[in-house]
Amino acid sequence: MSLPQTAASVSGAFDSIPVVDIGCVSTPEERAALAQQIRDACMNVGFFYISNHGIPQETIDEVFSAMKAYFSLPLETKMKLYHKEVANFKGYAPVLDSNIDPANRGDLHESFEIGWEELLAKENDEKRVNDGAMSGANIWPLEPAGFREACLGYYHAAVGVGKVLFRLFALALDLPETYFDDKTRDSAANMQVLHYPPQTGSDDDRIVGFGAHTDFQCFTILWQEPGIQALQVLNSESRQWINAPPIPGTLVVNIADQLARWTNDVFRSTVHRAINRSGVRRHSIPLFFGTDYHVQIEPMPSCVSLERPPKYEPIAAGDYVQKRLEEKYHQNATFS
Ligand SMILES: O=C(O)CCC(=O)C(=O)O
Ligand SMILES: [Fe+2]
Repeated sequence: MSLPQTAASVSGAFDSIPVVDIGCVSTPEERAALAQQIRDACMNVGFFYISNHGIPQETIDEVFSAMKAYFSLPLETKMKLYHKEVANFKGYAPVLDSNIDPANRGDLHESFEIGWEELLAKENDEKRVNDGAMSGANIWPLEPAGFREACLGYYHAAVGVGKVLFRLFALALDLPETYFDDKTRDSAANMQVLHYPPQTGSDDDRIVGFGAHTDFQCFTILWQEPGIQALQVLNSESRQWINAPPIPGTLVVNIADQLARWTNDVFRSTVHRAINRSGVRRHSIPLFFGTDYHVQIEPMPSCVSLERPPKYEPIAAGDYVQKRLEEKYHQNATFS
């Protein structure tokens, strides 16, 4: 069956999120079997967990303790790097600064955002220069000590996982394995460390940790703090929220809007939200992974048919992301 034919036969109904072991990729047969599992997950759910992702536990532990220390600093200290006073959305965003779902009244989380940067600073960092409007130096807080190294250590490991995933997505789309390689040389890859204070007040559904939304880039790789349920994924058939609890040793991967556009919605970019009613603080780390700035995103021929004509106009990847980011931060919270 062609991709559009298969897409027409799936419903978007699911009651759990599949776990895919990406550790076994040495032979072409193993990669083909894995690609099949990923294709099923992307067409049915738009979300899957990956196990055996290869990021050392130590790297995760370091960023987790650094972000906890950072978010424990006084608000005035964190506001010195307020992202609206820094180019390109880098830096700190306080609680209720964003409001991703226009029906809501503010997102109950704070964040710190970074983009590409070599661990050992380079004088002429070409990657950054080539990054167009998504470039711009990161800014770093003076404390806690080691925050930059811990964040970048995890960032580079997660970018490596993103490169592996792009190859698996190519196979899952019946494309040559290297299809995305020359489109992801200076990939957009923005990472946020997030802190969700416990939500203990009234059950006002218009204030949640992270309102219902889809992500903007090609896909997101998410680390969640162990033991705390917050992330929920929408089953578009039954309109029910399905919990996506942290599973030890895994990361969550979700398809985002650019890859949905590129695949003419053969891969689903699924609505999700986060609500922290655990009674304790919760942390997570999304890495939003995309392509080089000037890559044209338009429905690829293998995902188009007479019955499934192209649903989207071509657009440069970077322009699209820029537009979506501006929308996100201009729909400011009106919390009273
Ligand atoms: O914190 C989470 O579990 C989800 C975060 C998220 O959806 C996002 O940052 O786009
Ligand atoms: Fe998201």
